[in-house]
Amino acid sequence: MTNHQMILGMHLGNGYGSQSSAWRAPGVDPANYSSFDAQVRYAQTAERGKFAFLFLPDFPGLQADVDHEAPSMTLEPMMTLAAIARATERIGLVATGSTSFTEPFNLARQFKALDVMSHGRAGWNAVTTSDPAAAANFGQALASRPDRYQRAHETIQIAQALWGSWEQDAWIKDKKTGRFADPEKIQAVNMQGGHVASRGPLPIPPSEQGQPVIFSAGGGANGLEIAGRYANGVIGATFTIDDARAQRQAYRDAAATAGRNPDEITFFAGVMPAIGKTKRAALDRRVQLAELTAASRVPYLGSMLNLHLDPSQLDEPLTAQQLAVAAPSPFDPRSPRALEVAREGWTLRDILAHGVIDYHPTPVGEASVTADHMQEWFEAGACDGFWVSIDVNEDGIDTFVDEVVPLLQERGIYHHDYDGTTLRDHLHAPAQYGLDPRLGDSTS
Ligand SMILES: Cc1cc2nc3c(=O)[nH]c(=O)nc-3n(C[C@H](O)[C@H](O)[C@H](O)COP(=O)(O)O)c2cc1C
Repeated sequence: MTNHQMILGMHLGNGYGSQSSAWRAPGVDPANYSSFDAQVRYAQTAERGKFAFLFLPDFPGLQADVDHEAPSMTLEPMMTLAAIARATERIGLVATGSTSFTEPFNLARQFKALDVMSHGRAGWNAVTTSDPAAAANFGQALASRPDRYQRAHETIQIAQALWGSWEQDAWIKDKKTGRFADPEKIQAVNMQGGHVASRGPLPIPPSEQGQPVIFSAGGGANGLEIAGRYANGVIGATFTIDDARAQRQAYRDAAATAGRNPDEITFFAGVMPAIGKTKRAALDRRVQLAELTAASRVPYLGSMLNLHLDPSQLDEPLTAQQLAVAAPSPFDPRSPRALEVAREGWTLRDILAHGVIDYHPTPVGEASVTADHMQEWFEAGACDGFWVSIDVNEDGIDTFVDEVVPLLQERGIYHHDYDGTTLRDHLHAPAQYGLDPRLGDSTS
């Protein structure tokens, strides 16, 4: 991608923030899990920061250890985004939807309705859902991976075909002639796959962007193929610039293999900033959040460093002897960073506060540290933008928008305002209506 400005997406989950104890943080209403008003407020702040989209992960079930932790997802992503759509104007709205446990007609209908309601701002993060606990919620055993991915291909293709089942000028709505729509321009899709099928048409006309944008996140070689064929936005899971570059290239290659232009895929690296007036303040914010969970993470930290670590050492650094034998675990890509931080002499509690077990890199310190991280990755060709995951939404989104965004703007690597109105505009994604004619149809 030749675009010289990065694109940002905001992770929106349970109403508290991405740290599991954000629900207990100072100033946070512990009832935010069920507050659509709070979600709307966070969305509006992200829009003030000119974010291209909000991204709502989803898992159909209860995953958290709710004794102390809040579930990490919103109550229901489409409902949340419907509330947000009515209270925002420009920001894109991306929800995760399972191809394994939802019929393509339902997915197509809900996402298209959101797209119309939001005037062309909807996106669908299509996931196969790989947890047996989710399958059990639908009375099923988890299907094999090849079956799940075959169904995913069929589901996405049928949904896209349904989205295109009204020609773009099919809706006449002319009071004078009395013609509401032109039935000649509203066609059945008649698609029959091995797993799913639909006759169509959908009862919904096109939106301002035609139809929703497809997103993809993770999923190995199978996920790469899904992204290469259908996605315009991809969220990676990367911990180093080199790895991010390689992942981004792999997605671009997958798009080329599918006969698409690699620039049609925007690759986002995750970032989970820890921001404070000083590095110590940023660490203290995380230390306070991890008050009840830090001890339980020590054994895992040990496994990342190839050491046996005990929670009794939480407020001490690694000993010289431990440092001498510590080695990064080959099983966790975050391990080299954990070792690097440990070698700086921090206590175990502070090592954890550096976010070394978080699921995306964590720049720690003043806002400029986060801005520097993002600039370095972006300019190294590691990504086209970032999926920003905030520790505590209540004050953290404002901090990012008020302190990091202006730095990126001053440096000329982030826009000052939206230059379009739809999610497709924000991603510089090409127009698409119905199925992509460049892709072969594997369902009919
Ligand atoms: C940044 C990111 C976000 C993800 N969000 C979700 C999600 O919300 N729901 C989900 O079921 N899987 C999510 N995943 C997981 C992948 O979509 C994929 O299902 C997983 O890698 C397992 O792939 P498999 O089906 O090939 O085993 C996410 C992955 C990444 C990297």
